[in-house]
Amino acid sequence: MKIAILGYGTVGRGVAQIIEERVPEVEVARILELPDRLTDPRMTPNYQDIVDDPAIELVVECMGGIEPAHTFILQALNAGKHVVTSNKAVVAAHFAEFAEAASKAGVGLLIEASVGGGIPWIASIEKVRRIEDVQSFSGIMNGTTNYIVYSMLKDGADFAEVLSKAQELGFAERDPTADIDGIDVRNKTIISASVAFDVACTQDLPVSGIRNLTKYDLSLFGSRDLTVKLIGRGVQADGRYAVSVEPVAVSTSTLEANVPTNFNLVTLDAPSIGELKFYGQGAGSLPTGNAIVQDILDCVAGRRPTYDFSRGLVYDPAMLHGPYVFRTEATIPGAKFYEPGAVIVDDLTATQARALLDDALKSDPTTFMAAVSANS
Ligand SMILES: NC(=O)C1=CN([C@@H]2O[C@H](COP(=O)(O)OP(=O)(O)OC[C@H]3O[C@@H](n4cnc5c(N)ncnc54)[C@H](O)[C@@H]3O)[C@@H](O)[C@H]2O)C=CC1
Ligand SMILES: N[C@@H](CC=O)C(=O)O
Repeated sequence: MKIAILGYGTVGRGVAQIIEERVPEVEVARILELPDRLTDPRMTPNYQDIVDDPAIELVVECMGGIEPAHTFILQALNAGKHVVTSNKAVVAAHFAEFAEAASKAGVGLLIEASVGGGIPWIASIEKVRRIEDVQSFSGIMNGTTNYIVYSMLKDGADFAEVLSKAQELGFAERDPTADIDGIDVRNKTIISASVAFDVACTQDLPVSGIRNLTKYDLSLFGSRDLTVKLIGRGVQADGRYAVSVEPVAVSTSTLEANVPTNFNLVTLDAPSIGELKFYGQGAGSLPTGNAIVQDILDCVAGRRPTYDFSRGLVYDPAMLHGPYVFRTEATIPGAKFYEPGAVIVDDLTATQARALLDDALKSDPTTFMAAVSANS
């Protein structure tokens, strides 16, 4: 099969390398790049060279961002080309539109690499869904922030220093605020919930990140045998669902607490299979390239995942609640002493906690907030 790659950055190069070294049945015929980055005879800055070429059956989108990725994906689907993408921002924003276009054109839309890097997470959710509902999912879905927390704990490194290392290693987004403010996990949570629960997941979920995490915060939680991980989660029951993204203080004895470097750990729960955990590299050139090449091979073998978002689950933020710790100089209503400089509120929904954080940030812009895991 002849394919084209849109965007020859960290992920695009990983895809090309794996195909060249290991997958002779696929040929990277064209590569779309910006006009000042044309370094290979297959490269073009003009998308029409790709979308109008009938020999190209599949387009891999790994440029990132919303536009022109959104337009290019739709044009490819409407032209009868399969699309494989790692771009969670565009999938989270336009999933239903892409799924409808793919289904109308009778082509594949494959999004494995958009969540969990190299981990076969989306395919596993789809497999579970053949038999039963997914009741909940949660996990570490961002390699950059996991790498930051891991390095701060292990090497005593500073936040800014490790973030730039994560950028060098190709884990971070072009704009790494998407990683540290939880936007990347938000997009992955929306995609996971859409596939797991068959809903057009709300775009209006509570999202907090680890921008204000300090070594003091880690030592504060460490004194209680807890560590902090950025967690995306979703739950559904009785016709309702809820989703959130936030730092969570988890017991140091959990698997989540011990996930190193850029690795991710995502968990789902379903009635007959129970808890399933998936662990692997959640970011980086070759792990993400691997997930894309797996999607390409599935597509060559005829796999055309279908997505149905018509299930009328009601979004109910009250389904996700628990204790929250705030390290702040601001006054938090209803809070009790937790540790020096930090207070705890016994029961808040994720939405209420995010609203309290917003208020606290007005008087103390350094405020850090974390949910305390029920298993702690
Ligand atoms: N880096 C990683 O570990 C992972 C990245 N992703 C996602 O994959 C996508 C790509 O990520 P990276 O490879 O890290 O980004 P990158 O910034 O390294 O590469 C993007 C490439 O696309 C090119 N590009 C951007 N806009 C273009 C346009 N309009 N026309 C032609 N070329 C254009 C850029 O010049 C660049 O070479 C993003 O959506 C990202 O969120 C997903 C999983 C892991
Ligand atoms: N920036 C992302 C890349 C993969 O999705 C991450 O760090 O996980």
